Amino acid sequence: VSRKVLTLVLVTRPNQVLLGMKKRGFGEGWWNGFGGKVEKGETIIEAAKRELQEECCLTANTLTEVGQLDFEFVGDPQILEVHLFTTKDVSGVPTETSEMKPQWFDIDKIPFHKMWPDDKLWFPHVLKGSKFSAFFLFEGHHKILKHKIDVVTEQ
Ligand SMILES: CN1CCN(c2cc(NC3CC3)nc(N)n2)CC1
Repeated sequence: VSRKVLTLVLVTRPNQVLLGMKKRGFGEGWWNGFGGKVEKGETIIEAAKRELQEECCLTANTLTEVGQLDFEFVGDPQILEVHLFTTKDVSGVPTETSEMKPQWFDIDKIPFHKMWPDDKLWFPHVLKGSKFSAFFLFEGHHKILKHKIDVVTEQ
């Protein structure tokens, strides 16, 4: 069983969160935060900042690690280890790229029906400012067979 380390950044402003419509690749056609792979020689934080810049042209001036999401897929030995960050402190204007089309969403209008199925399970913890670690066992890309969310500290 191997692990692939990935990043996911949620940019927030009062009562809203910035999501991107993934235009190609893994998760294409769904809204998500911004992120990607951690390259050799970069830290997870550096990778998160780089991906935010590459995917929507925003510079994160600070990032807060709020959780870790581990994903296992039936029949696949590779676990996705997603490090989740939030930031309220960015520079620049969200801009569409080849990867993502960014859009602000009101917190009470997050399009969960067009997001990865796990998001509706852990998003509330992010919005409450909790820190958590979560595990999801997927069958394909739509069915969650099992999941566990441990809240680490109530911030
Ligand atoms: C670079 N990435 C890829 C993985 N990713 C995921 C994954 C995910 N569920 C997993 C079943 C796939 N759910 C969200 N919201 N994001 C973050 C960005």
